[in-house]
Amino acid sequence: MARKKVVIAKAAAEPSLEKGSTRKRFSNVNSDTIGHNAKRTRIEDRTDYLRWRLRDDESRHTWHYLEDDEAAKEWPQTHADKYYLGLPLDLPDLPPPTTPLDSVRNGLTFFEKLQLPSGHWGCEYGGPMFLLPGLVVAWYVTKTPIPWYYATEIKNYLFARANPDDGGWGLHIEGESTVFGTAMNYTTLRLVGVDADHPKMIKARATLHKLGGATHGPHWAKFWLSVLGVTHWDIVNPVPPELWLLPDWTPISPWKWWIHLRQVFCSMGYLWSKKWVAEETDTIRSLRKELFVEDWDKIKWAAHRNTINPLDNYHPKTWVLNSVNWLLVHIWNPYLRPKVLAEKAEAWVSELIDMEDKNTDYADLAPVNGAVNLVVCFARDGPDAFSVKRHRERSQEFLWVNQEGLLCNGTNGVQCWDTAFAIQTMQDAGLTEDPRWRPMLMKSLKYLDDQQMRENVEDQAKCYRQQRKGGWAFSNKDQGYAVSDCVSEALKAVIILQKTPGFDTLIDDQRIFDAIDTLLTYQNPSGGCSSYEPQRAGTWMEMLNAAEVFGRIMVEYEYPECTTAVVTALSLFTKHWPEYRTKDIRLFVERAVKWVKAVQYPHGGWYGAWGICFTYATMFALESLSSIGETYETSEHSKKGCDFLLSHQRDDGGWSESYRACETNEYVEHPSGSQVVMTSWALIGLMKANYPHVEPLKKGIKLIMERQQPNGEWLQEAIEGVFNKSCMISYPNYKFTFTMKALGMFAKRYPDEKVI
Ligand SMILES: CC(C)=CCC[C@@H](C)[C@H]1CC[C@@]2(C)C3=C(CC[C@]12C)[C@@]1(C)CC[C@H](O)C(C)(C)[C@@H]1CC3
Repeated sequence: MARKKVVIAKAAAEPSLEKGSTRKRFSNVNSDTIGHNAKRTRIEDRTDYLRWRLRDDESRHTWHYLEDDEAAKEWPQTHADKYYLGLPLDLPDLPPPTTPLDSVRNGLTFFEKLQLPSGHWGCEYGGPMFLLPGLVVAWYVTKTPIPWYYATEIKNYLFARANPDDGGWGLHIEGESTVFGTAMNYTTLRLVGVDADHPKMIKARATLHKLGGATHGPHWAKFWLSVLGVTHWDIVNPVPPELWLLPDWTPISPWKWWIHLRQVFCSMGYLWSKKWVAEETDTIRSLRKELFVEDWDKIKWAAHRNTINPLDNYHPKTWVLNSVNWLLVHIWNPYLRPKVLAEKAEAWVSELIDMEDKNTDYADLAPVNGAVNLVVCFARDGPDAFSVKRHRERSQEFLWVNQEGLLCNGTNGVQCWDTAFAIQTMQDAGLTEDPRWRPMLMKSLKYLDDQQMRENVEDQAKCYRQQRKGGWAFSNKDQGYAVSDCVSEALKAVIILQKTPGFDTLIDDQRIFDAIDTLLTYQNPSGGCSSYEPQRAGTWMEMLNAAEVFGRIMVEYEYPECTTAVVTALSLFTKHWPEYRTKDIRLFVERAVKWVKAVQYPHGGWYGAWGICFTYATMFALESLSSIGETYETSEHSKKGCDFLLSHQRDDGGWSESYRACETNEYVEHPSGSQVVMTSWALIGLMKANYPHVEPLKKGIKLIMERQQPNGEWLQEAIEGVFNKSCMISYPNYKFTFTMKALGMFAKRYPDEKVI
């Protein structure tokens, strides 16, 4: 029987994040609500930056605004708070470095001040411009209070990040304006209380209209706007939860998709199936007039399912997907879709969502499925349910405040990842035995000890999760997803410190073996390693990529970065435990490095999927080669890789690849010139390959040293990271960890070389 039902959220009592909450850490969130049931929103010019504090609860980050003077006095701002907020630190100038190692010491003196109480480093993890909108729409439709200081700083952040020429927003902070970016961020501003006739809104609206209006957005924009009731569900290409009922052996079963895509698809599928729409408000009614070029009542929603502005259409849908969508829309949904099947599918995805929520204590994999799951729980369990309350609380951990305002991070932090690199950097500089740095390193080791995941998730097979026992996540164990390279980098850091005299063995052998056992599950038949899981289906699955704005998102791929991290972790491990799974490890490494060689580009570089771009991956690939003794002078592959890097060194000694390279698969120069992080990656790659001539290295090292500030820090430059080919993401701690690594490696190899 055909099923077409629109479920409208019932009016709810105004929920408060506070009342009954047992978690003191959210106690500064007031019930000054936005939108539904709310009085006129309070939104100010700006907040008082001296009142913001970051709280570190075993690396769960939450930002607190202390309105109360007494509370502010009792909880003073730390160096880290001030640094994140862009406030002056008033640190004294350090003695000017004369050698690269001095420069590392100055860098560490600064970096040490940013270590958080639980032993890790925090950072803003911004870049994508589609995450905050999802979260704000989710809060709005679930009537979640948004305090005035959040609203105010969201407005400030989005205004600061609008493209200066046209007032719109792109997919990420460096991208040109698109419908996705502009429609969603404009909507966000309206939902937090900004007036439609604000000059910046008028400008943004004009840009949106020039781009075709919200009917020209990609799938995910249409999804969120339909949840909000600003577009109609007929404009959304199908997200059938029935796919989750396919037997596991079918080639397209969703459990084989890349974890991020499948978790988002799972939660979206529930709301799509229900055609759930938020309660109507004045703002929603007004948005219907603002976001479109045509009269809202006259829009033929179904006719715009595939309408998309070319700027948003990074990965156009294939004819296969278009045909499937046509069949679903014109045949299956109106005439065939059995109610019982739809209900069964809804029940199963609902259970999968519950397992995800339970396994992460409602933190969820990332802010996209985190936001959608909040809406699902609200729609399913009602406004007062524990699931809704807990999601509201956990969603705060995605937020970050910087000098521009409040944004949404790409994950709930970069804790384990940055800590692992910080430790390794110290090893590369030969400073792990220096008592001056021991307290900082002890805290870091203790942090990684706390964050190791000691068990697999419950119902691992049922919810299609990968083994994780002994592993580490990118952020923290609360999130709980092991990633091949995160496990590897953390494991290397632990082994390095535990094998350094003066450090306790916090992690015993069995826990190290658990990590190795998990790592050994990550290899694909090709020999390469992917991110969260080994590949579960072929890359042909990209034919079903419905997201339009992203590439390489449907399944896992192999990555030189991840593969190298695993190879080097296994190699370091065998040095200390030569007896454990020796043959498995040897074969793994052989096959992995063979794969790395096979994917070298004819120009000599490697394509990077997680950092920009050829420079990043070439650094890793050269390290893979050197781990089996292949270097510039002994290996054709290594020599070609080095020559590739050297061919892009700029006259000032630096490197500066642009994010455009990720999109186009060709090396592109960044218009703003040499970057310290990029320069460090290239130098590290060359040094790993034992590149024999010191001059090019010296020029790069000099550039890094000259960019260091008198207090030891380096300043933020262009964006460093990427995902799914088209979206960029910041790694602010790289300007410390990789610069110091390059300097430290240089200092060790050329102790007597004069650089400046
Ligand atoms: C399209 C969707 C769902 C967007 C949400 C954002 C996530 C997909 C991004 C944000 C951060 C992100 C780039 C990350 C990764 C995967 C995709 C993430 C989680 C991983 C874990 C992949 C493996 C990488 O080597 C590395 C560890 C650096 C990154 C870390 C961040």
